[in-house]
Amino acid sequence: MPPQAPPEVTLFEVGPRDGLQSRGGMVPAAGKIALIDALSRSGFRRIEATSFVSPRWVPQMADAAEVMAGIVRAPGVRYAALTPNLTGFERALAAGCDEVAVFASASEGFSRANLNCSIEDSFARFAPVLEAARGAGVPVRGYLSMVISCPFDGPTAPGAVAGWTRRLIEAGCYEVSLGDTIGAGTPDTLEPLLAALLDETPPDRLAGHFHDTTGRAAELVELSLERGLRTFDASVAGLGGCPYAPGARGNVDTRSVLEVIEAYGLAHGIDLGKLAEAERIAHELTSI
Ligand SMILES: CC(C)(COP(=O)([O-])OP(=O)([O-])OC[C@H]1O[C@@H](n2cnc3c(N)ncnc32)[C@H](O)[C@@H]1OP(=O)([O-])[O-])[C@@H](O)C(=O)NCCC(=O)NCCSC(=O)C[C@@](C)(O)CC(=O)[O-]
Repeated sequence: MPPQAPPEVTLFEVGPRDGLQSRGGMVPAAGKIALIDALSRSGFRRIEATSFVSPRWVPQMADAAEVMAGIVRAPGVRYAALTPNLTGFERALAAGCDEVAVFASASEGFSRANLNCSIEDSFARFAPVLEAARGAGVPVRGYLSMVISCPFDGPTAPGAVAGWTRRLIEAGCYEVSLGDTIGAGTPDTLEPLLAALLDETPPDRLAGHFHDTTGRAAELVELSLERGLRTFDASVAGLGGCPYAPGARGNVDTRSVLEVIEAYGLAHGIDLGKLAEAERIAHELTSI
C-alpha cells in the first residue's frame, strides 16, 4: 500500500465512549476492547476509549478500568477518557489514560441534568482535575455541550458559548470540543456561533462535535472546515447519544466526515478498508 500523506485534519474517534454510553443493553468490556483495537488498527491517533464517571449515573461505563487494561496500545495513539471530577481523574490516571477531558455545558439546564450542578460549580470541580493533570503531565481536553440549543433552556447565545470556551482554555484545556449535543445545528445557526468564537479563540484550539439528528452534520463539518477548524469528533458507524440529553441522537458517522474531508482534498490518515472492520464490530455490538 502506498504511504499515506500526514493528516491535515484530525479525527477524534468517540464511538467507544459517546457511542456506547447510552445504549439500553450493556456492551461487554471484551466487545468495547475489540472495537477500540480495530479503531487503533484503522489509523486513528486520538480515541476516546471510555469515561470515569459515576457508575450510578452511567452504568454503561462502569467497566472503564477493565477496558483500559484490555486494549492493545498502539504506538502514537492517545487513549482519552472523560473525567468530571478528581475521583474520575485519579481513576483515569491509574488506568493509564494518555489524556482526559472535563465536560461543561453552555446551558444551565443541561449542566444540572448531566453533572447535577450549575455551570459555575462544574468549573469549581474541574479546577482540581486541571491542577492534578498539570502535575502529572496529562493533557486535558474541554467539552462544551449544547452550543446551539438545549432541550431544557432553548437556543444558546453564541456570546455565552464563546465566553465558556475562553474559560475552559484559560483553565488549561488545550482544545475545546464544541458539542451540538442534540444535533439542532444548521449552517445558519453555526455561522454566527463560529464568528463569535473565532473572534477570541484561534481555530486550532477548537473541535467540532456534531450529532446527526436531522442529517445535516456533514454540512456543519463543511462550514467548520471553511472557517479553519481541523479537528472533528466522530463516531464509528454513527453510534451515539447522551443519556441526559433528551432527543440526542448518534454522533456524526466517522465515514461521512472522512468523505467531506476527502471532498476538500485534505488528508486524514485513516485506512478506510480497516475502518470497515471497526464498523462491522460496532454493528455487532449494537445488535446486543
Ligand atoms: C459528576 C457526577 C459524579 C456528580 O454526581 P453527584 O451525584 O452529584 O455527586 P456525588 O459526588 O454525590 O457522587 C455520587 C456517587 O458517585 C460516586 N462518584 C462520583 N464521582 C465518581 C467518579 N468519577 N467515578 C466513580 N464514582 C464516582 C460517588 O462516590 C457517589 O457514590 P455513592 O456514595 O453514591 O456510592 C455525576 O453527575 C456524573 O458522573 N455525571 C456524568 C454524566 C455523564 O457521564 N454524561 C455523559 C457524558 S457528557 C456527554 O455525553 C456530552 C459530550 C461530552 O459527548 C459532548 C456533547 O455531545 O455535548
